[in-house]
Amino acid sequence: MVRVQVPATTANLGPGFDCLGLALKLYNTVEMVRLHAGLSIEVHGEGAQEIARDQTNVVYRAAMRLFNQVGFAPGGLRIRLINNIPVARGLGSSASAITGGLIAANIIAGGRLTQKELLTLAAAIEGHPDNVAPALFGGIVVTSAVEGEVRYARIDPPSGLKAAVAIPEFKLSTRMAREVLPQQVSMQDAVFNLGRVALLVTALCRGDLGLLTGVMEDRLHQPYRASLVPGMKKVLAAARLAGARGVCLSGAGPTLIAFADTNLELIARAMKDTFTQNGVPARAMVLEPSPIGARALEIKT
Ligand SMILES: Nc1ncnc2c1ncn2[C@@H]1O[C@H](COP(=O)(O)OP(=O)(O)OP(=O)(O)O)[C@@H](O)[C@H]1O
Ligand SMILES: N[C@@H](CCO)C(=O)O
Repeated sequence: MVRVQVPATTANLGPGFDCLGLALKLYNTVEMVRLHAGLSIEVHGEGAQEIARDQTNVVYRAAMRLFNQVGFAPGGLRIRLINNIPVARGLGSSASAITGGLIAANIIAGGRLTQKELLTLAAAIEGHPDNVAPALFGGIVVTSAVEGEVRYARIDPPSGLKAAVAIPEFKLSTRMAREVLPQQVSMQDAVFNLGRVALLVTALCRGDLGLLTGVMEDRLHQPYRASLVPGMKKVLAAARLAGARGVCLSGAGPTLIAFADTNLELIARAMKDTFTQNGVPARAMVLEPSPIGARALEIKT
């Protein structure tokens, strides 16, 4: 039996579309047991009513991709999922499922893939690397496809940095939130994001929270997604007014996230209340960055 813990993640951090992500202290657990034959899947917590319990389950599919790649036949599998990460809300639930499935399967198969190979496989399954990288490595991770491989650099989260998240009750699949994006963007918008993402990464590397202010704005994805998240602009403005240093859509949404080092509870309440005033029931949480990524909590042979 292998038990793996995987953090939630928030991707993009505003201007870092598809290339920046941060792990959060909110964890799912994947337990995997090798059987002689068959498949049994149990799901507890978030998504228990809707997550597939057959061969289409994302954790199972990720595990089988790894077993096939390394040439290992597991026989059957029993999988138990204990979920704390809300599903299809922009907090990396699919990345946690993929990463948890891969890590557990890799341990069962004898640890044949390296961390780098796990990242390449996870990014191929997810379609982009910005959630799976921090899910694997923890902290903040910058990723980019360079010469055919996923290049990555990990940054320790600045001390004192915390996040207030407002999570609407409705779901928004990443697939749908990507369908509204344009095929082309203007040079002006590209340059707007380039400067901000460079400043944002510099601020995070230096732990300079003052430099975060204003540099989490985006013109490549958020303006197109605003129509999918009622009240988005007002909630982000309320978070800023309550003292947040940086605010943005979390991943593909609909969760909105605000970063600050003080007044987190106040910011979270302002965000939730503004969603409510705009007819969107939501819950709010204050989360710390998770410096650790996916890891095995228990291995029994
Ligand atoms: N714990 C889980 N176990 C198995 N499958 C899961 C689990 N959590 C999520 N999924 C799968 O991932 C899908 C949601 O993925 P999607 O990319 O749309 O949202 P997200 O990953 O929560 O958001 P984002 O990528 O914006 O952070 C679910 O519909 C389900 O198929
Ligand atoms: N970068 C991705 C993250 C969500 O999976 C997006 O914004 O579509």
